[in-house]
Amino acid sequence: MSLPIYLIGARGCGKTTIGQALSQALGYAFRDTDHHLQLTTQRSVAEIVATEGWDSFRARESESLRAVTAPASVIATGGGMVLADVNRHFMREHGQVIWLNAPSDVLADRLERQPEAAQRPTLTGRPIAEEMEDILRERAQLYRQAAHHEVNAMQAPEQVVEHILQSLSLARAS
Ligand SMILES: Nc1ncnc2c1ncn2[C@@H]1O[C@H](COP(=O)(O)OP(=O)(O)O)[C@@H](O)[C@H]1O
Ligand SMILES: O=C(O)C1=C[C@@H](OP(=O)(O)O)[C@@H](O)[C@H](O)C1
Ligand SMILES: [Mg+2]
Repeated sequence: MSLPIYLIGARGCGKTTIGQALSQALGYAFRDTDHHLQLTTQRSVAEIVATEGWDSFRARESESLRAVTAPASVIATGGGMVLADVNRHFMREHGQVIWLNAPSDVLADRLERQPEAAQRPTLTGRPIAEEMEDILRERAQLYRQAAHHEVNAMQAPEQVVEHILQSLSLARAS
């Protein structure tokens, strides 16, 4: 059985973009926990957060993680999926977890170019460069704990995919 592959990391690291390319390279299904949430609620992340608050969004995204988990799938998670211990344990137990890591200035630069406000309401109320610095400081340890493999997300998408494939085959061989 081919275990699911979970992509984790902060906003803008490329989980959704790389996840689609990786799923094609492997012939796996592609799932995204935020897309699943959007489809099942018919609301954007920003709408859910505005009407129900972040705690409710976090509960919904945990459900979404369980709902999309299936063999032979690449699963792009939301950047905050690792905040809950149960989600970190769930991903590690059910599949291979890849952390797409990039420094906060690279992430902020990508998010400034392509903000996608409906997908990414502010987390701290601070300007984006400061927000990403704060978020990485707070979460880096959680991404590290959850991940089986860390991949440099600053490279071009094709190279990121290639490095994920390499880490996975190394993992299989060992
Ligand atoms: N490796 C990369 N190099 C350059 N730009 C990237 C890369 N990965 C993603 N991006 C861009 O960064 C933005 C956020 O990507 P996305 O896949 O939505 O990230 P995430 O799902 O992790 O928040 C998009 O505009 C995307 O085109
Ligand atoms: O970092 C976060 O807490 C979040 C990241 C977003 O997903 P992406 O990482 O795909 O942007 C989305 O789940 C939500 O806005 C919360
Ligand atoms: Mg995404």
